[in-house]
Amino acid sequence: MRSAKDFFRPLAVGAPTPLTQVPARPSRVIHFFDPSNPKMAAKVPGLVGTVDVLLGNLEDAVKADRKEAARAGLVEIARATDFGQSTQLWTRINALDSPWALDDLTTLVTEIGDTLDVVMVPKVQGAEDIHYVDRLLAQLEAKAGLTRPILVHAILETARGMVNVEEICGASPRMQGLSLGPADLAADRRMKTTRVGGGHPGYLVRTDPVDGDVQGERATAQQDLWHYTIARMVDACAMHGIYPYYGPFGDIQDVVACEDQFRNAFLLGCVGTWSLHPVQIEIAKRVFSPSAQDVAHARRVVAAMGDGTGAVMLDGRMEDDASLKQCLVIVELAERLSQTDPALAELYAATTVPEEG
Ligand SMILES: CC(=O)SCCNC(=O)CCNC(=O)[C@H](O)C(C)(C)COP(=O)(O)OP(=O)(O)OC[C@H]1O[C@@H](n2cnc3c(N)ncnc32)[C@H](O)[C@@H]1OP(=O)(O)O
Ligand SMILES: CC(=O)C(=O)O
Ligand SMILES: [Mg+2]
Repeated sequence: MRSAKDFFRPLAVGAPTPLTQVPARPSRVIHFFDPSNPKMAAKVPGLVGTVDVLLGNLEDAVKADRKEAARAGLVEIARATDFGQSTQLWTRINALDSPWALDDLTTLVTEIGDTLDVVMVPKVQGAEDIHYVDRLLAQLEAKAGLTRPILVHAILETARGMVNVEEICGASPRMQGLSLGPADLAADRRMKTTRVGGGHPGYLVRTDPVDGDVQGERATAQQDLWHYTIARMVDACAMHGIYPYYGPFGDIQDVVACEDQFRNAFLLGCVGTWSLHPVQIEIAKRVFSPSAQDVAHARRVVAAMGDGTGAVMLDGRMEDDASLKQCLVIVELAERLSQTDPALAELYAATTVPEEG
């Protein structure tokens, strides 16, 4: 572990100074595309401004014989595209033990490092993986003459990564956030599922038998396979001042269950999720933006709480310092999203609390 005094020093001579706070830029939807797929690549310019993050994926879902093409395609797209103010460019590099990760980082940072906001690192096992990427990025940033540091996002998709989640979050000032990697995590944990994210009908609880009749009608309710993992991720991220994300939902056709999973994650504290297909973009943006009703309520509580201390009654409910803090989370998120999303700005403006008197 680095000493507290050294933590925010660059790890290479000439590298930019690390940030002391992760920028709170909207990232409700991280839209994945394969830069080696001409059809998807052609859609990138049209997606700018409609998603918070465009992510050029180089890892899983890109065929082994297309890895170099994907990397080169991303360089080309980054150079040719104006991402504007409201869309960031991220990448997911190949795993650190793969034959491609070193060239991914070297090429991307030196060729398009000034355009790249965040590097997503898959299959992170512990702080040692982040330390490796941290130092290498610093060396490459210095070589490329970059003036702002590239941030790092880890995917939690191994049991060891989960166990080490707190130290991963705190391993570097570059750490921007974590995403759940339910597919690889399920495999690594030897879970008996065959899906990319989402629930499972077999994972349920059943009401007790009535009068001991175990064969009788008994209601069941499907449970969330990912509750523990996401809650743990959220706590680790909050503790270290970085951002948690849901991750992929692989059943593209099941937009209803997709929305449910996204909403659970939003309510538990996640700031965003991935979209794998254009149909998931609108779902993610809607779910990870607070509703106009919640914003209106939060603003009423803020107004009613005056200096923020004490207790008041509002619509039959007690509000105090702690509920005020929750409301401030909603109000601040609404204000931040309004800065880059004109439709939301208009929606939330209509909920402004009129001044008393
Ligand atoms: C577990 C993990 O690691 S998850 C992360 C890795 N996986 C990914 O990144 C997957 C990304 N998504 C995809 O590869 C694709 O969306 C697939 C394979 C799931 C489905 O692709 P298709 O069968 O082509 O879907 P579909 O026919 O509905 O596509 C409709 C159009 O949207 C395009 N499209 C599909 N996905 C995307 C995307 N992510 N970005 C941009 N355009 C897309 C298609 O090219 C197609 O274009 P066209 O109308 O010009 O023909
Ligand atoms: C997100 C990812 O990579 C996984 O679920 O395995
Ligand atoms: Mg994976």
